[in-house]
Amino acid sequence: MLQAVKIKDGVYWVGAIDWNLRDYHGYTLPGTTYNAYLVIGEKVALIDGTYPGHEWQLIERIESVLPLEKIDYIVANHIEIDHSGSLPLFSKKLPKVPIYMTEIAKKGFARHFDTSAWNIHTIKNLENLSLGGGKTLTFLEAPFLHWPDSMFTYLGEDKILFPNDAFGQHVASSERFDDELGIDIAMEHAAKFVANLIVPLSPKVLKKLGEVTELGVPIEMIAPSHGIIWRSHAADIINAYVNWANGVAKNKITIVYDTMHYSTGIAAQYIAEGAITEGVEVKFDLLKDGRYEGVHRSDVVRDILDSKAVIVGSPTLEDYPLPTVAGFLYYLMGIRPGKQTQKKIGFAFGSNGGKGGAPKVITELLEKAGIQIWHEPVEFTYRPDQQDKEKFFKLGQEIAKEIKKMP
Ligand SMILES: Cc1cc2nc3c(=O)[nH]c(=O)nc-3n(C[C@H](O)[C@H](O)[C@H](O)COP(=O)(O)O)c2cc1C
Repeated sequence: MLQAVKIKDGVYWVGAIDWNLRDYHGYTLPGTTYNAYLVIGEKVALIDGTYPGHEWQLIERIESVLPLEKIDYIVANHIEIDHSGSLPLFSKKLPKVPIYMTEIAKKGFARHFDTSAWNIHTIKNLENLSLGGGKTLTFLEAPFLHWPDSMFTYLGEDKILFPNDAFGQHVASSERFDDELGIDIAMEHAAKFVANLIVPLSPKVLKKLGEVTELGVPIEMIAPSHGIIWRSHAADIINAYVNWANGVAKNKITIVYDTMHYSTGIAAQYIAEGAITEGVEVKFDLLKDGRYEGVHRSDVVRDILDSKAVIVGSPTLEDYPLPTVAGFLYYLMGIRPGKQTQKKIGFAFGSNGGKGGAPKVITELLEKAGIQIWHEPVEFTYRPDQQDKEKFFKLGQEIAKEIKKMP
């Protein structure tokens, strides 16, 4: 039988581990977990659920603690099916049990499932639910963190925040806690999660964290809906979220490109070498496609998260950038990493067969992603000659000098 994991007296992790998942809506990951929690006072509440097909894990872990029928309340913090996929089954098995959710979630659920027989209770912001036995849940609306329906649940007596996707990480591991997995690994997974999913919400993250601070609720543990539970480093992950939301970055440059015959790759290497002579960190990301192992776009945006500069290269293919580069830039435009408080700079470059045009298109798309254009597009024909190489080396040096002056 699968086992629950006790995280505090009367509070258990009862989630599912999805060891095999390698791509989730275009985000590469080493598996993930769908965390659900059981809170036991005189009454029992189940917080969140799992992706469809993993209900059996949830049920076995719950039943390692108590029979399923003992559940008095279900809390649905978020409608996305990686957390709510178990609700159709649970609403059938426990038809009388009220399901707590936001008003917006109620509408969203009706677009996913037949909810006509569900016993839905819509919460008011900061509504309390006393389970007795020293366990009180408080519901906090958190619209757009990360969907319009999202809410956080707070267990006051134990100072545990259940913020659903916020503070989560996509990682499947035998460890359940930050100090078991290792803080550096946990932070890295959290950084990738933020870079891909949370950066566009940066202003909302700052506003919500400000509201939580104003409420004066102490948080000793953060139990998100994916990955490990922050029990030793709750303050560190909150602090990291504030920095990421503000766009705090290092003296680091991400060079991202694709190439057909490596002329653009040679230019990228000269830019990198020039920057390295100035002592800044360089990430050199050839985009993953059918030919090269390369770097997946979801890892490139992780590199960009704490970079002060983003340099993008592509040769021209039928007047436009390579589809890998164009696709990456559309992804970046959605994430808008340059629109945070602290800005990022960049420019575009690439090889051509005489006409060119790709770097100009890249420049326009970089601007849409909020990246401040530091230099006009740089193009050359076929292989870079000695003059081109010197130019790219110098551009690397100059942009490195520039970012060292930035806050
Ligand atoms: C299918 C194809 C289409 C191309 N279209 C253009 C084009 O529209 N304009 C242009 O200037 N060069 C064009 N080129 C030439 C490439 O941009 C040129 O060979 C460049 O040096 C390739 O850079 P790379 O070595 O970084 O791949 C094209 C090349 C290929 C193979």
